[in-house]
Amino acid sequence: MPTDIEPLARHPKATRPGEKIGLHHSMCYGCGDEAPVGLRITVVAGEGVTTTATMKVEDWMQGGPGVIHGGVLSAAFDEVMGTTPLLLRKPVVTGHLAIDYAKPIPLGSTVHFTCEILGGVGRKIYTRAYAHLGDPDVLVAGAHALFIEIDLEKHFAGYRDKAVHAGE
Ligand SMILES: CCCCCCCC(=O)SCCNC(=O)CCNC(=O)[C@H](O)C(C)(C)COP(=O)(O)OP(=O)(O)OC[C@H]1O[C@@H](n2cnc3c(N)ncnc32)[C@H](O)[C@@H]1OP(=O)(O)O
Repeated sequence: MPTDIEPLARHPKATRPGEKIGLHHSMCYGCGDEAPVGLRITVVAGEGVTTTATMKVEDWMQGGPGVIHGGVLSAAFDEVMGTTPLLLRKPVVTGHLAIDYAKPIPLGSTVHFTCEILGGVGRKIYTRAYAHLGDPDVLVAGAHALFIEIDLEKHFAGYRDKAVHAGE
């Protein structure tokens, strides 16, 4: 992370603390409520530029016997951290994502995520997140990620004809 990052302020019209931040879109693998397969994560705005989220670890998320697959956990962090810049009213995509896996996460557990925006430079937004299973003093994983602000229309312009819609 560069040393010259600036603090980033919550947008005055951002989702208020305690309220759910809206879906990226209904068929999103991370948050979509109509996606045939997905994490269905709901991210809740916190104070300042922070968020929280929870995810129940379902049987289909299994990697090693009895525990979550590392890629599923990575996707969950990506979703939570990628939603948090919406508090700035900035659409972003992931540029870089790094996960520290501290403890196995059993099937059936509920993962609690907390995320904060550390700051930014230009279009770059740096975030950090942690995960625990109910005791905030016992972390099971952590993550850092860099998100890049995009122009939504331009970024997805060449792909919209491939988009999958609910009911197809
Ligand atoms: C709202 C959408 C839903 C969000 C869902 C949850 C998040 C996701 O999973 S998004 C999906 C995964 N991510 C992607 O598909 C992104 C694919 N990558 C891209 O499209 C492009 O590389 C993109 C847009 C990130 C950057 O490209 P571009 O707009 O040309 O900008 P570019 O000039 O290369 O980079 C901007 C800055 O970021 C830096 N940067 C870009 N990638 C990285 C990286 N991996 N590591 C470090 N720095 C990086 C560049 O060095 C540059 O820095 P500076 O301004 O200091 O020169």
